[in-house]
Amino acid sequence: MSGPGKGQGDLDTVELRHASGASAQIYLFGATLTSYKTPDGVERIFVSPGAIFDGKKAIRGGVPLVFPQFGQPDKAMAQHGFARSSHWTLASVEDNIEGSTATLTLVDSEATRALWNHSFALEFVVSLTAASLKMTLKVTNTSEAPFSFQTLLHTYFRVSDIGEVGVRGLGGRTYLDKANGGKELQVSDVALPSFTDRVYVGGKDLASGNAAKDVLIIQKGGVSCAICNEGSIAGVPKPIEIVVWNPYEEKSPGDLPPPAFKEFVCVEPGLIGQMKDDFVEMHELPAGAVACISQKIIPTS
Ligand SMILES: O=P(O)(O)OC[C@H]1O[C@@H](O)[C@H](O)[C@@H](O)[C@@H]1O
Repeated sequence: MSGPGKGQGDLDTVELRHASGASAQIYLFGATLTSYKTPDGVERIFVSPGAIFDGKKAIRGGVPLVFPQFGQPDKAMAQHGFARSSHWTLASVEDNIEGSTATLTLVDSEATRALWNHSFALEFVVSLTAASLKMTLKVTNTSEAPFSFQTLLHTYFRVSDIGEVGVRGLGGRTYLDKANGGKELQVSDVALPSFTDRVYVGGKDLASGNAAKDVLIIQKGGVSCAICNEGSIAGVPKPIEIVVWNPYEEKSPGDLPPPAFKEFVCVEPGLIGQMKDDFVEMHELPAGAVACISQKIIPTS
């Protein structure tokens, strides 16, 4: 049976346990999903051995939720915003024949308004079945005026060796290369032989015209996982951005001691914004409207 639990640092979690043997764990701190095991018991998500579970610092690994900014366009706010380091509420957890589902929520508070002066309601829904795990983050603008925002699911996929990983499905898409600066066109699979930090642009206004949203992770020559990504704003499907990141040793942060970087690749779907020449114009969410991003993980081997 699924239900509340306790994780490292005595932090509250919700544990999803499906009849098939599949399981997942989500910390209420940051609504960070830290484990997804398929029925064969194989862990599909990476958490750093140096991750800090103090309820203050965002957990290094799992699926941190990026909101309301990606990176740090607003220097007064923490990188990737405050959702990943806020204490969320467990709204519901249920098991039924199809799957097990947990819903976590976060609304604005004095603390969030001091950083970002808007009213919002976030809902993070995780659904586990025998064959897949789906995460959906809904952002509702509960204020009376529109706001600009960015959001991503910063998923750390566990892999056996980053040097042998390929990401397929991004061919033909333009990317902003944060590691080297500049704009490039992806010609085939993404290989990650060194520090990689790329934002694959979702809009069709750039060179590629390709806004495909599904990608595959390739390991040892075969597909190990299919990832379906979707995004919408006010009910209208949007081309989503996909960030591909691995810091290697040179950019590994303190809570990711080398050689742990070898064991993951981040594939992060999000609504980052529309590209206007060389800068990003954030999406706007009208008052009362809802934006959604989702990622469905379907391990295949
Ligand atoms: O160290 P953080 O704040 O978790 O960020 C990790 C990485 O997150 C990625 O999404 C960014 O593209 C990188 O630039 C960043 O380094």
